[in-house]
Amino acid sequence: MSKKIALVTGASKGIGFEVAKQLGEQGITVLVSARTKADADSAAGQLKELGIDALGVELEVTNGEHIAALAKWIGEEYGKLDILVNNAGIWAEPSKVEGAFETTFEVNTFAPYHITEALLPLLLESDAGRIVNQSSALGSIQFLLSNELAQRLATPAYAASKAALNMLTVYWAKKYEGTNLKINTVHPGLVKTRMGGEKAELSPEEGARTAVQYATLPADGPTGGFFYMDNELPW
Ligand SMILES: NC(=O)c1ccc[n+]([C@@H]2O[C@H](COP(=O)([O-])OP(=O)(O)OC[C@H]3O[C@@H](n4cnc5c(N)ncnc54)[C@H](O)[C@@H]3O)[C@@H](O)[C@H]2O)c1
Ligand SMILES: O=C(O)C(=O)C[C@H](O)[C@H](O)CO
Repeated sequence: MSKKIALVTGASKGIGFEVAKQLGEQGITVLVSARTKADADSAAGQLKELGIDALGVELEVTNGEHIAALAKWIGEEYGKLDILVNNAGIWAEPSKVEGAFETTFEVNTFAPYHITEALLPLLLESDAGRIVNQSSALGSIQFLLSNELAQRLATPAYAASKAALNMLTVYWAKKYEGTNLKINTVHPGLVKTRMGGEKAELSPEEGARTAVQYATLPADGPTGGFFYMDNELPW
């Protein structure tokens, strides 16, 4: 069996870096992507020092040329992709930053759409293709309706961008039902990162575990679900 290849977006720090590390520790080759080649190479270098087969690749997720060039290169180099983790995301306050609503959708929703569409042909070449979208409990409509903390935390742009990402997940899961592909959306928990802040309960290592679990699902695992660890979340 050929070695598994995974691509993680926004992998130079935070949860994404830990997802790349934990996939690499399972013997998977990880394409560590970041906005700039320098950031990607620096993160891949740290993983290589741990004995992980890591390679830095440039992917500003909103850049269509980067997406096309990367898809072409992965096709030529490996002929397939086994795992895609759409992890890159931003939190911006539309009330504070001009254009934040649009930018949030560009990074959190439109980018995973274009990246996934570009890579789907290569994921279908895998015997066990897995796509994980790094969403949030704040993208759960039912959670927002029922939970005061969620109502206080969520910004309209962030919550709506993640709800839309969840919808894309369901769309792809239905479209590719009956193939080897499994496509799920996950909440990482509240994680101590630049986005999550110092007071968040989980370490990045703990926050990466849900994405890694759904990126390495066995053949009888679920598709088209929304999860936090082993728990299914309400849409
Ligand atoms: N931290 C939390 O508590 C939490 C909770 C729920 C969901 N999430 C989600 O988890 C994911 C990772 O967040 P994190 O907490 O590690 O945040 P973070 O800010 O530490 O990391 C985000 C990563 O995305 C990258 N990124 C942002 N815009 C990009 C772009 N245009 N192109 C390429 N890369 C880009 C950043 O460079 C960074 O590597 C996000 O999608 C976030 O919405 C985080
Ligand atoms: O739950 C999420 O999706 C979050 O990203 C939580 C935020 O990081 C936190 O509320 C930022 O203030």
